[in-house]
Amino acid sequence: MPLEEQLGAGPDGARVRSVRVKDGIVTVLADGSGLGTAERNTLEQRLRSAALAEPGVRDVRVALTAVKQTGPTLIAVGSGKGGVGKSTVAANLAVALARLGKRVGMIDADIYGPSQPTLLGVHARPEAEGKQLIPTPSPHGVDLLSVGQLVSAGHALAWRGPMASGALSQLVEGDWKGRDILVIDLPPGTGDVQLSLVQKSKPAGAVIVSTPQDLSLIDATRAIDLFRKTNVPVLGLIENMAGYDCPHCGQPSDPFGQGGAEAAARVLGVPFLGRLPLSASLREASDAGSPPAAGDGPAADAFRDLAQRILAQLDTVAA
Ligand SMILES: Nc1ncnc2c1ncn2[C@@H]1O[C@H](COP(=O)(O)OP(=O)(O)OP(=O)(O)O)[C@@H](O)[C@H]1O
Repeated sequence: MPLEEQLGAGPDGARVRSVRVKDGIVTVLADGSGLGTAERNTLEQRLRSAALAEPGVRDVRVALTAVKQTGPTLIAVGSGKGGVGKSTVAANLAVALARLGKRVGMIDADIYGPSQPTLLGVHARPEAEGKQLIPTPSPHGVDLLSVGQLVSAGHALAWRGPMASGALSQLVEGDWKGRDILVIDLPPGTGDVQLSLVQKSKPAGAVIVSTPQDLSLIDATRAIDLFRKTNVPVLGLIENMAGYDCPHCGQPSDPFGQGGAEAAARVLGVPFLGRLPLSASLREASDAGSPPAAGDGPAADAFRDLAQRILAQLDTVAA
């Protein structure tokens, strides 16, 4: 296997930008953005050892860029399991980021249940220029490319390996120029599809959505591991469906427990970004294609606060 592919498939693959070999001297250019000095040294040493292990290699030069990639900043939204509200949170965060003045795109890579066309109220198929897809504008200021736009409505996407990867690459490689931020709604879980998508799209950071109960948090831990393995900084954990105010008696209750995600975030060493209550109005508005983040009220405020915290975390990891 050529050295470039070998390093690309290794644990630091997501950071490798180019590999040149000349007269036994290997020059590796890797993305060092978001890493502290110790992490940069470790990355450099790992790349050096991996290249030196190859027969015929006499010397290795590793250059780490700290410069931000040109083009939009990618934020992956993931969850360890399905149904925790990842897509709903991703759609509302994208809208909240747009309201903060960012030019935002949404890549709906959830091949198991692409719901962004519904959540963002986009029903048109994307245009294309040659082979490049043109994102479709939504009424809420967020442009969209979704796997759901590539297949007819209601079709179960039983895609595997290369087919899924091919479709997902098309979304990531769409015409996103001029956008500041792309939110990627990942498929739930931590399998190969998620891994290769993260490696390919190289997000600047990841947000994990979890519900408060233990089982969901165990899965969220796996999602955090996936991002750590691929050198993607975890921007934080959002606890969704946290508490519930009874519409009849007004009493608050916590059907899934309370404070679990915040405690788990502390133990796992990732920022806790905030919690969103279980809310019938949030579900109804989101599912009807009117993300509450686009309106006024407590839900819009909550998503604006989350979006601001995410931007602050992005600044921290990029520093
Ligand atoms: N805070 C909330 N309160 C009430 N309902 C919610 C909340 N968050 C999400 N939901 C609802 O839960 C359902 C599942 O949400 P969503 O599709 O966003 O989950 P998901 O984690 O993306 O699932 P999957 O990845 O399996 O598609 C939706 O009907 C959504 O409206």
